[in-house]
Amino acid sequence: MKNIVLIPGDGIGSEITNSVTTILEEAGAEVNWIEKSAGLKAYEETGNPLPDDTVEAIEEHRIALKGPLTTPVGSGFRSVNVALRQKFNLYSNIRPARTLPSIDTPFRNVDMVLFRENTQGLYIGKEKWINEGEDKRHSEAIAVVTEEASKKIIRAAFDYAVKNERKKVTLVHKANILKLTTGLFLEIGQKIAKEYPDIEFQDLIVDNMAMQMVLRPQQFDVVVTTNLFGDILSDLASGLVGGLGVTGAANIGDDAAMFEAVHGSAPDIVGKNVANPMALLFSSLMMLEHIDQKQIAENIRKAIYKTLVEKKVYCTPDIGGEGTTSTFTQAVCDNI
Ligand SMILES: NC(=O)C1=CN([C@@H]2O[C@H](COP(=O)(O)OP(=O)(O)OC[C@H]3O[C@@H](n4cnc5c(N)ncnc54)[C@H](O)[C@@H]3O)[C@@H](O)[C@H]2O)C=CC1
Ligand SMILES: O=C(O)CCC(=O)C(=O)O
Ligand SMILES: [Mg+2]
Repeated sequence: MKNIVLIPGDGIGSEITNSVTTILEEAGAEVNWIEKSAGLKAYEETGNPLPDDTVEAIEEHRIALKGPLTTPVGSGFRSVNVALRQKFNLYSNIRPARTLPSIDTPFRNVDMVLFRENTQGLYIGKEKWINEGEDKRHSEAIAVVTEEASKKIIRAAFDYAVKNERKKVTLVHKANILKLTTGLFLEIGQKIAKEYPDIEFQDLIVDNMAMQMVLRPQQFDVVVTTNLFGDILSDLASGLVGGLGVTGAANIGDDAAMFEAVHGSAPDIVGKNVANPMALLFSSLMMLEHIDQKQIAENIRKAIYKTLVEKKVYCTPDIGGEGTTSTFTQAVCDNI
């Protein structure tokens, strides 16, 4: 049995984590859940959005499966997602987007894996007021890019490409404008690419990348980019293959890992039994692969694909079904 810290999280979090733990149990996954709290609900209950015993549990067990955590817009506490990624130096946020059977989208044969630098960039939210006077307010934000963190994520992307027989790595930047920060990221990418002569290397400026992704997404294989660009492009990539209800993700560091979906707490659909658990389920399959329970992951993947064939009956409305979170969960269990 592998101990895994389970953080159900906010919004649709408990609905989708219940679904995922039910399916993993049905499939015979050898996991022992250690449930902990974090996010808005934890803040409302304890005054702390990241309680000490949650951090201690991850420190001890090193692997977590996490539902989405709400971060208030504007004032309020800072993102617990970002805090956890930084705290455990989970520098690779790996977000695959693959065309799925039976899900109708304008795009076929999409199969890209986006590597998002997960600890730096503009995303760290380092902001300050320069002037707070009425009608004169002036705020500034700092983007951090270091050689060390850039090397780690770019190498992770190339190593993944080699290990998974991928052919190309595309590095996305804005080095024409942000010459020092994303310029450094690009320069390191160009250097590291020379160590991998069998992998084709390409760099693209982020605005062009966004356009290319909706024009011809099939051209992308492995993609590596800085934190904020990766955040935006991974939602875009999800949209190409059926939406946020179907894309999983892994946050991986050298000695800890946290698995979550690309999506957030989906406040517009909470409590309606229509949240699609497939995204977190795919994240949990990445987790099972990470802890060497590959056969169980494969069995669940086959059961998901089988369920998708009867999508209309069993799946949730976001992908064109007339089912619910519960009917999907039951159908996947029946198909295992
Ligand atoms: N890793 C995390 O924990 C993340 C947390 N967030 C947080 O989530 C909160 C809400 O953010 P939003 O911008 O509304 O993004 P969101 O990802 O929660 O929702 C965007 C849209 O996608 C739909 N959607 C998302 N997941 C779905 C699912 N599993 N099944 C069906 N439909 C789904 C929602 O109903 C909504 O219409 C914010 O506080 C944000 O900070 C956002 C993204 C990631
Ligand atoms: O931390 C948050 O609330 C947002 C996170 C997010 O959008 C993401 O990880 O993709
Ligand atoms: Mg995001």
